[in-house]
Amino acid sequence: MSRSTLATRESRSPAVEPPAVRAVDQDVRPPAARRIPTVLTRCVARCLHLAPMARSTTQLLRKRVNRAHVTPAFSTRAQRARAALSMRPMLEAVSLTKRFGSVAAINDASFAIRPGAITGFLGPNGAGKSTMLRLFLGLTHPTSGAALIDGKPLREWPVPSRKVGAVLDTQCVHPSRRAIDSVRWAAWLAGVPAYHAEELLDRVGLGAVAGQRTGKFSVGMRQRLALAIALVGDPEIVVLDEPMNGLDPEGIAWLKELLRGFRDQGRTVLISSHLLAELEDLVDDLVVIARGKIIGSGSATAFIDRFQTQTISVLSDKPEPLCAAVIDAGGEVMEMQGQRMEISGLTSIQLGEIARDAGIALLGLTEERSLKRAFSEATANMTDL
Ligand SMILES: Nc1ncnc2c1ncn2[C@@H]1O[C@H](COP(=O)(O)OP(=O)(O)OP(=O)(O)O)[C@@H](O)[C@H]1O
Repeated sequence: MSRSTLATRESRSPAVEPPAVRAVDQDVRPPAARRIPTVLTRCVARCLHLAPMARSTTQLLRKRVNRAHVTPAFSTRAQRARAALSMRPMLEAVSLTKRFGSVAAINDASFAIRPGAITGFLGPNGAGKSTMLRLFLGLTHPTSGAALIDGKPLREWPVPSRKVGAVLDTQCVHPSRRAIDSVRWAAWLAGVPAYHAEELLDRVGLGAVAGQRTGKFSVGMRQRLALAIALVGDPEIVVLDEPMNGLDPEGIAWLKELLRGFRDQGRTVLISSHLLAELEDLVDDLVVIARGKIIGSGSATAFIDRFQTQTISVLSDKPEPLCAAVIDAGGEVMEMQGQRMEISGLTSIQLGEIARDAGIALLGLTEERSLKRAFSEATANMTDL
């Protein structure tokens, strides 16, 4: 929907704007001192992914400032509890298609993401992940179908930043602004109070550099700052595109703990990442996409069970006789390197019995089960699905 369409719709439809807000809007005017250069407004608006929601930068600024003054206290906890009770999907794609010319970036995708869970969004390069996230955030329009946030498009929620906080792009802050000002300005544009800006920077580990200009921030620091900005509205849903990029192992561990904390608070997290090993102990559910088509969604455990061929890694000082015994028993030797073999088609108990009967000692045995392996299987075989 274009910016002007949205503005027209809001003015036609009183239900979109809470009555209390409209009533006070007439009396409360933003202070003149709050006039901010247009370039800065655009920069932070881009970061908050608000661009399609305002007719012009000036209007966006005026509207957000008015809301910042009058938005009533928002009971996100109660809303989250209600959403969890009803188990209505927090994000839902309904027969969603997005075409760029002849390319179907998203091809008739349907899935639902439950509230209060961490969902990993996986796919090979060019699969359509960023396009899907942009569709949910209203940054691009579907060719057909719908991308719904808690039952309706994000633009139809009165204060979108209360509903969703997103990090799609870490290059979104003006390099000459201080970190603290970037967060305050983002809060102001989002129409929410800015008094907790320092607390947000503390929360993402940037409290000590709150007064520094962001131009010289490292990639990891930018990730953290973008996350602080995404959280200004205390959102029910957090959407993150490759948030682990640029973070060191300690930073990744910190981020995972933060996201687990969000889940404990009842928030919904959607995270796309190529670091599958890092996602494995984090996500509850998965949505897997390849070439614009959804090839699996639901519980991460069920996904791994469905796509991974069970393999056993075994170490033996007599690999050749063991290999022959495994094949005789109907198993398959996938790989052999020195004393180590990878075997499929047998359980570890069967393998132990075969080795015992052949008089071969097993020096080590591990059942391999990983998200990475299941993902490779699923995307490699996608033409068969
Ligand atoms: N604005 C656009 N114009 C034309 N084609 C586009 C546009 N945006 C995306 N595409 C195409 O849509 C497909 C999906 O792209 P998208 O960026 O969503 O994939 P992705 O899964 O996020 O990839 P990556 O993991 O590499 O970031 C690609 O073929 C891409 O070239």
